[in-house]
Amino acid sequence: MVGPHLVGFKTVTSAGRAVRGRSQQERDRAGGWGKVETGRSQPQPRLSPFSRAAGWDPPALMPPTSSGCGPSTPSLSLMPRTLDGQITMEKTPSYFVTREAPRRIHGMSPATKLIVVVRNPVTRAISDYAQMLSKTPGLPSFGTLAFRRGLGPVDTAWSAVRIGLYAQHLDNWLRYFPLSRFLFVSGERLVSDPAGELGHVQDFLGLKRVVTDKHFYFNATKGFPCLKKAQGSGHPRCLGKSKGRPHPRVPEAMVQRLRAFYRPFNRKFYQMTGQDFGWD
Ligand SMILES: Nc1ncnc2c1ncn2[C@@H]1O[C@H](COP(=O)(O)OS(=O)(=O)O)[C@@H](OP(=O)(O)O)[C@H]1O
Repeated sequence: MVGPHLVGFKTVTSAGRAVRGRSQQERDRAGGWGKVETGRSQPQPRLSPFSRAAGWDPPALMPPTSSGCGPSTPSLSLMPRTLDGQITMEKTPSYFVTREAPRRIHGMSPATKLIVVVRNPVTRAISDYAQMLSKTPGLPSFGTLAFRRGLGPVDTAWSAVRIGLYAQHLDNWLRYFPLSRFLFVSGERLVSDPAGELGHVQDFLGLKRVVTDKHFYFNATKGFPCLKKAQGSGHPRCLGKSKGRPHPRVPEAMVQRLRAFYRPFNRKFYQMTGQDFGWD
């Protein structure tokens, strides 16, 4: 394994977790990852016996100081212990869009591997709004938040819109990490072909391909792939209720305007990553 740590991000779908062993040498042999999804994230990598996920919130890796600014380097001492040959992953979606995150994670370990799960930014924004609505019923309509002055310009200050400007966020990361440190996972293919996408993840991490098609089945009730056997229980397991919930209806004209708005940013992102995600 070339790199010791891995940070993953969410549908952006998110951003990630690092690795801690007992010594620097031990840490360097391990791998860590986090997820930059501008959306939200999946637990499948835990299927692999070679990976472990730590369970903490972003402030644990990059705690704020009393002045409101975090330390210049996130603390590896906050990472869980990792056995020789294991990977510990960190997943904090917001790291992908946090200006300070690339410099600070690079300061912690320049060998960190980064996994970014991305989905169509229009769907992502609606998904984000669905999540907000579930926490704050009575929120203004999607259109009121996404566009200024009625149906005026797209409001890039709204987080659900801003997060989908993947090219801009990636630009910030590429100042610290080369493209080879990133794996971009298609959020759409994660649903249509989870084993295929997980194959890329395992290869990227230098892991044996132990997670395959035979680990998944399509759950018609949920409308998504689920695990045939969850780790530890041996029973089938789908992601929780907050993953894959129905989206509010957004008028087609608004969807089209958002699609047009994101098109140049998406194209730039395809160019930067060398991957066409097929959103346009
Ligand atoms: N297998 C499976 N089951 C359920 N959901 C799945 C699955 N694979 C991907 N997805 C998509 O993941 C979306 C939620 O992920 P998030 O980005 O919110 O995850 S995280 O909270 O950032 O970790 C969620 O978005 P919504 O559909 O908008 O809820 C799903 O479309």
